[in-house]
Amino acid sequence: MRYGGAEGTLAVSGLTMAVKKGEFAAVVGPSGCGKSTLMKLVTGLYIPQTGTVSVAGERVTEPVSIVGMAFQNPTMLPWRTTLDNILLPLEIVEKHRGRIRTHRKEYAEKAEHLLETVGLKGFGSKYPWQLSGGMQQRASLCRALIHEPDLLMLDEPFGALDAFTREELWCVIRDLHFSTDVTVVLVTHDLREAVFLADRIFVMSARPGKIITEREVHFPRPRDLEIMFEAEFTDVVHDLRGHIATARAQQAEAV
Ligand SMILES: Nc1ncnc2c1ncn2[C@@H]1O[C@H](COP(=O)(O)OP(=O)(O)OP(=O)(O)O)[C@@H](O)[C@H]1O
Repeated sequence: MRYGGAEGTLAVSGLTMAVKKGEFAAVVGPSGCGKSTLMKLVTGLYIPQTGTVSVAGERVTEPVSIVGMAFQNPTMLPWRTTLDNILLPLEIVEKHRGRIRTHRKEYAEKAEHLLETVGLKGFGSKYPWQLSGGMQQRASLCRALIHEPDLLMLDEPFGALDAFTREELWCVIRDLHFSTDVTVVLVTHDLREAVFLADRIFVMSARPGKIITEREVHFPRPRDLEIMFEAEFTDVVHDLRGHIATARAQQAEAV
């Protein structure tokens, strides 16, 4: 995938990866290696000049509607209540667009239920600016899930949060994944986050990004935060850190 025409930035090249249905995958790599580009390719926001992307067995040629997305910046619309922000994708995704007008109450109940799941019961009537950053991020997870996506794409959704809130949200997303059969792809800079949450971790090279290592994480589920203090956990984190350090060093040599 190259941005800006033939002379533009080659963001990812030779990138091959496969995520199984229901799996929790994490993608880690040096800064600027093309992680967000990968997310945009999977969701059909960009179509690669060469190569193919498939989601649920279908080649991606346009934005994919069975995907829910959450980013580092929750970007809630300030003039809509939290509940109305969560319902927003339903007004856009064609499958729901017709129904939302006639069945708004039903969808609002679903949104309220999701808010309860992420610990925001009763906050639907608040405006985004009345919520803390962590609360907004929880609400944005609800927005990503309201249309019951088969695939949830998370691009550093916890990056801007303090350590405690981040760990709380790891548990929220762990439970959401455990209680549904949603497939998750998480891009993160945080190796502990990747190892705590994922079944499979992909390490990307420096730009142009490709997968240099793929590692399965076999810790039993449900995982408790305490697992992060175990030697085996630290070993996996160290191993990943080594791969990323090598990728960064190669990048520095290439400059
Ligand atoms: N819309 C765009 N137009 C031109 N270049 C872009 C565009 N989006 C990304 N790039 C370039 O593509 C490369 C990969 O960017 P991308 O955002 O995918 O990396 P990343 O791994 O997500 O970065 P970070 O770790 O800093 O979040 C970078 O060099 C970036 O400048």
